[in-house]
Amino acid sequence: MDKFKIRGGQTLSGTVTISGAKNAALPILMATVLPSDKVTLSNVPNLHDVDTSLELLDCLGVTHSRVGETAVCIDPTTLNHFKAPYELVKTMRASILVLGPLLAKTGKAEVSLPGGCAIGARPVNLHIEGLRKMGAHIDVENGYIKASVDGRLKGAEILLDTVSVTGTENLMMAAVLAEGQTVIENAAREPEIVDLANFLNALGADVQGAGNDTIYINGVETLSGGEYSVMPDRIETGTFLVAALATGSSVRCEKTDPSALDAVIKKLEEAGATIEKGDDWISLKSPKRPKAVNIITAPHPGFPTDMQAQFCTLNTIADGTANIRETIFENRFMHIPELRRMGANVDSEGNTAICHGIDKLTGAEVMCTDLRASASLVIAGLVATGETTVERIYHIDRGYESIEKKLQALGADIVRVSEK
Ligand SMILES: CC(=O)N[C@H]1[C@@H](OP(=O)(O)OP(=O)(O)OC[C@H]2O[C@@H](n3ccc(=O)[nH]c3=O)[C@H](O)[C@@H]2O)O[C@H](CO)[C@@H](O)[C@@H]1O
Ligand SMILES: C=C(OP(=O)(O)O)C(=O)O
Repeated sequence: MDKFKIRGGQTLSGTVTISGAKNAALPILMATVLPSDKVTLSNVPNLHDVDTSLELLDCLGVTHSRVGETAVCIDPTTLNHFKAPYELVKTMRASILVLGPLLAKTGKAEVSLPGGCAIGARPVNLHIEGLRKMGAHIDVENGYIKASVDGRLKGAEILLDTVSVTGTENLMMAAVLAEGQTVIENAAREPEIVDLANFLNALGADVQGAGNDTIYINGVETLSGGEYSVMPDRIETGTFLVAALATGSSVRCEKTDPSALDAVIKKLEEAGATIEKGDDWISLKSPKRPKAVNIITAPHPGFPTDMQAQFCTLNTIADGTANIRETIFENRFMHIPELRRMGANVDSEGNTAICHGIDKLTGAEVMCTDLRASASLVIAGLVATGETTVERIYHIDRGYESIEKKLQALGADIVRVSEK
């Protein structure tokens, strides 16, 4: 298992190029099941979750070839299987995103139930209920969601009880090939949903209103092939900006989209950062010491839960005391016990953490439990005195492309140690 060794205390400087967004690339990859011809995707991040998605498509008979560093050409014309096995789904929850497209395209899908994960139970009842409203017969047996439909799925009015990102995406993908109009109310409004809608529309789908809480999808009979470039990763961008602020540095992120980061930028400014931005870049200059900031996570356009752990680390070394309230997932404070091992003064009860800023964290051996907890521990290692070893970094490889190389280029002292 690989680990990172970080010698903290370096300031960062320079420019980092942001990769394509994991949370846009994964649904878009699953959506490539839908068209009747080849699709070429560019700005696809080099991530373990992307490899898993391509492996899953392979299992379904959907072949691909890599084109250069970041593009992939996918051929769905050879689709001949309909089962997403447990072995793949257990390593990547987003595999559930194949359910809607596969059912819409072939009339049949068997997808392993993803089960819970470190950050919460994460049920998929809304995905199943929505597909049932569209005429799917669904049984959950032997750990699998077994879905079928006679003929085509039928357009339906679906009101989601809870705002769900992958729930909205799954239903949107199923609806593009359904008969008639589907209306998804209380839809998630994340930028990645807009990116998926733009991709589907580029292939000839008719999706209107993505980015608002009601999405209208007028079903079409077939989708064509095409080309599409995945949006930049707003969470990777935010993570580098927090790393810069926590280490008292100045950093510029390029090939990104600041307009997807309003809530995060607001909190960075509240913490004392000076932000400048253009269409596809954003830069941050640090104050002498950041101020601790209160955070309440919420669905977009609120503050993203995927940035909560990184701000928690920032607060541990900031001036003052601040509260963090996690409202999306019931168990997303797994980084806190690890941060405490580095000297952080954080109390937590239920979904609230109270961070009392201290002058310095101290290096320690810490362990990753999930993707964004891992990012928060890497940031903690960068600001701590002495050496920090971050173990189980396979979590971070799911969602950050070459994070250690990007940090090294900014001047961080971080190395990957590979152990068998
Ligand atoms: C691949 C991907 O895009 N992952 C993102 C996606 O996860 P994901 O789509 O899994 O998260 P959801 O938006 O679905 O979850 C939001 C809340 O709804 C609940 N819920 C969800 C579905 C359902 O059928 N029933 C139900 O109760 C969940 O348990 C959670 O409490 O959005 C999350 C919230 O922004 C992000 O943290 C993840 O990075
Ligand atoms: C929770 C996340 O991802 P996933 O939904 O793929 O587990 C994340 O990106 O922070």
